[in-house]
Amino acid sequence: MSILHCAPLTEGLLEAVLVVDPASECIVSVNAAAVRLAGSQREAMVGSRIREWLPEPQDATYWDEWQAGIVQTLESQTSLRRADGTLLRVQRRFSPIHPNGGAPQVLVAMQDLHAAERTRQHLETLLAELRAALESTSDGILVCDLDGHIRAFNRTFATLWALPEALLTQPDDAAVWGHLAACVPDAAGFQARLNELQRSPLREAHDLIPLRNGRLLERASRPQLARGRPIGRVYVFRDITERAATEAKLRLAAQVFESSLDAIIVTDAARRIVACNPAAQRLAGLGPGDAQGDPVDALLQSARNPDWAAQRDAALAQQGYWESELWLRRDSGPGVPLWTSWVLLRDDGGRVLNTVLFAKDLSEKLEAQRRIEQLAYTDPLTGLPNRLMLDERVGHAIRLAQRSGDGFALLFLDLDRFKSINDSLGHLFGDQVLVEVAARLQRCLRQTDTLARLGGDEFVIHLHAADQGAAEKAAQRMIAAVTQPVTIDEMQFTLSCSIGIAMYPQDGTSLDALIRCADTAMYQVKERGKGHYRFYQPQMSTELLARVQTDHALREGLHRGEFELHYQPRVTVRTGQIDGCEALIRWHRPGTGLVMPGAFIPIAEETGLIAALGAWVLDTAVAQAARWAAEGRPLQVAVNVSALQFQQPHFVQDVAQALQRHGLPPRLLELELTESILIRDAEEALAKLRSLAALGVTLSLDDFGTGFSSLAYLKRFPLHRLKIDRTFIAAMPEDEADAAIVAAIVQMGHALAMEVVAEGVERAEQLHRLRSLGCDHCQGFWFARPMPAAALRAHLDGVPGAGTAG
Ligand SMILES: Nc1nc2c(ncn2[C@@H]2O[C@@H]3COP(=O)(O)O[C@H]4[C@@H](O)[C@H](n5cnc6c(=O)[nH]c(N)nc65)O[C@@H]4COP(=O)(O)O[C@H]3[C@H]2O)c(=O)[nH]1
Repeated sequence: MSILHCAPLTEGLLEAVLVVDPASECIVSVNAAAVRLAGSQREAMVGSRIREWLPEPQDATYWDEWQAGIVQTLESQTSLRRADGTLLRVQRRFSPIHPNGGAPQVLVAMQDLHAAERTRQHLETLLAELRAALESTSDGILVCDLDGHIRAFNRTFATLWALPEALLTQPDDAAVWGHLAACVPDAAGFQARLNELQRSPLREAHDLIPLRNGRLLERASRPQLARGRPIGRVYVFRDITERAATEAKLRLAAQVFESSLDAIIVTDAARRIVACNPAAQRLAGLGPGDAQGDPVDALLQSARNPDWAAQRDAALAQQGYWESELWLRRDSGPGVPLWTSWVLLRDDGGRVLNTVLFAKDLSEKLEAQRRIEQLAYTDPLTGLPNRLMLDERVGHAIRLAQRSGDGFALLFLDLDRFKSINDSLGHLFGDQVLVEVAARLQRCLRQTDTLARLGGDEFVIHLHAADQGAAEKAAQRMIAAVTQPVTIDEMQFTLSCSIGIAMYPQDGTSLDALIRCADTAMYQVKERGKGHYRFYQPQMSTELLARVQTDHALREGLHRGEFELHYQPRVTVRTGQIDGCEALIRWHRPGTGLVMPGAFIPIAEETGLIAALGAWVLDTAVAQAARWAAEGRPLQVAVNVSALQFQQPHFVQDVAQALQRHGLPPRLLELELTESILIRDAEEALAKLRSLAALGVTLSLDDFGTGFSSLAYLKRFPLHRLKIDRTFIAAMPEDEADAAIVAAIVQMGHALAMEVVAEGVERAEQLHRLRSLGCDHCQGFWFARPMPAAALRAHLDGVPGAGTAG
């Protein structure tokens, strides 16, 4: 083949090709690739010596040895000297060719080693970069081929799945897959899912894989494509344990925010509202997004602490937290009391992002507290302060007084005869009376004073900064107010009250001491006729103490049977015969001896014990009268009935039952009543007296002449006897005036068809005069002193010496 024939063949080759005449060592032809490789011109190359282009010794040696006929072919690396003089590393191959019939020639083929090297290096770099990228990602990556054989995985994958070290160095697909399956609680499900993905090479999938160690992995799985065709699958694993927890927390926080019963308001750093939860919207009467951007402080206020916003800001800046009671403003009404907690939120750099306000509606709590306090501090009937509140107010007054040196007054007020109102008209009526009295007393006082009800009909009044003069005036005002006629349930009546006054600090420096003193003074008023006031005087206490002790001993005595009845005979003036007797109570008080009724009946009346004591007297006297009657010595027994006893609703019944119990004919019982019984609530008294008279009991009016002695009621009531008080008899017959009164009483009694009894007859002259005045019966020491039942029996039987008892 000639050179001309050869050239078209080599021209299209990508490889650089030269043809050299070995004899001349000149280039006979070059292809375009060779011209490009040498950076020369075809003309410059053809005809030039090959040694100029391939200057290395091994090339020179080849040509030398060719001449010597030693070598034919050579392939190795060498340098090509390019036209610009630079050397280029090439892979060069010498091969002899034999053109048709001509001398042999040498075909020199060259490949640019530099370009190949560059490509290789480029690929290596690319691979290294890919590896670095693979390793630097925080995701775990696993690459598999379509059959599931593992092609590659990165270190993060190994870490996420805690692959044993051995599996990192010794590839073992089965062991890796086995390890992965062992890491999940549902190995079968895990494997099934992998198989499913493998069957669908183009499918993309996302899964969450919980691991046995508690971590949660997210798996993204994508097909690996080459020229648009799937060649495998890439699995990307990401540990989302923390993110899932954070998301769960955020979801929870959002739920809490939405459903919290407490109002939550989020503000920006400048305290402008960013978000309000539904509870906050309800509380503030806002629609969703209504107050967005408004300053949160405009919604709130505090009457007690106008600096609250500044204090909050200071506390938030220092501690990040602040709590206080505030009021939510309302367009109308008083607003809503709130308990607010504020929290400051900062970013990682410490910059303030938000504040969060948590607010609890305190309305119900405050209302409940107010009601509890009200219940604890007030008397439920009258709404007045009770003892507890009085304690606080007076305690406060004492503390003030200690500083200022001022005094004040404490008054103890007790309604007179309230117990009988309660007993006779019932508690409901009594309650109405107390409410009315409380209102009247309150009107007598200033705002700074305290009127408290201690219970029952006892009121205590603290008169703020009052001296004796002011206390006296207040007491007078209150007595005047209480004694105004009262109308309740269409019933009109009058009340009175007794007031004791104690002054701070002279009478006491504590509430207890002051109450004790005022109470003592009040008792003194009661003793001396009621309806008045009195200042405490130190000696009062001993008297009161004695009274309190007596009251206690009386109650004990009644239980222990320390009482006895003595009987004083009553004589018919005309015949001189004993026709009856009066039962008079005696008390054998341990350590004291025999106590006369004058020393304890008033106390028993004051304390109400008289009702029980009177019941005992009635029963004992009826029993005694029944015994005498049974013994064939019938003798009428007169029993003193006190007002309170008479007012007992069941009094008539008690009398009837006593008669029945002991089988005493009613005519042998006489009840001695006092005028006060008849005056008070005359209508009811009349009804009771009629019932008693209907029983057949004798009714007499005791101590006649000392009270009202009104003809009007004498006429109305079914009384059988009048007992002239012994004070009229005492001065007879010398005092003509008393004698005239006695004469008038006798005549009046007879005119009203009543018998008249004279009490306290001590002398024969008195008896004579009474006889001449026509008095029916007499009673007194002249005949006999009161004596025990047995002594009276002996006296009746004419035993000498009988009838001298006390
Ligand atoms: N100076 C003088 N006194 C005479 C004479 N004759 C009788 N007395 C006393 O006069 C009192 C008569 O009883 P009273 O007027 O009902 O006055 C009674 C009565 O109001 C009350 N009392 C006595 N026992 C009872 C009782 O069981 N129930 C009630 N509610 N009161 C009673 O105590 C008052 C005093 O009773 P006593 O001390 O027993 O005093 C008795 C009697 O001892 C006399 O000639 N001269």
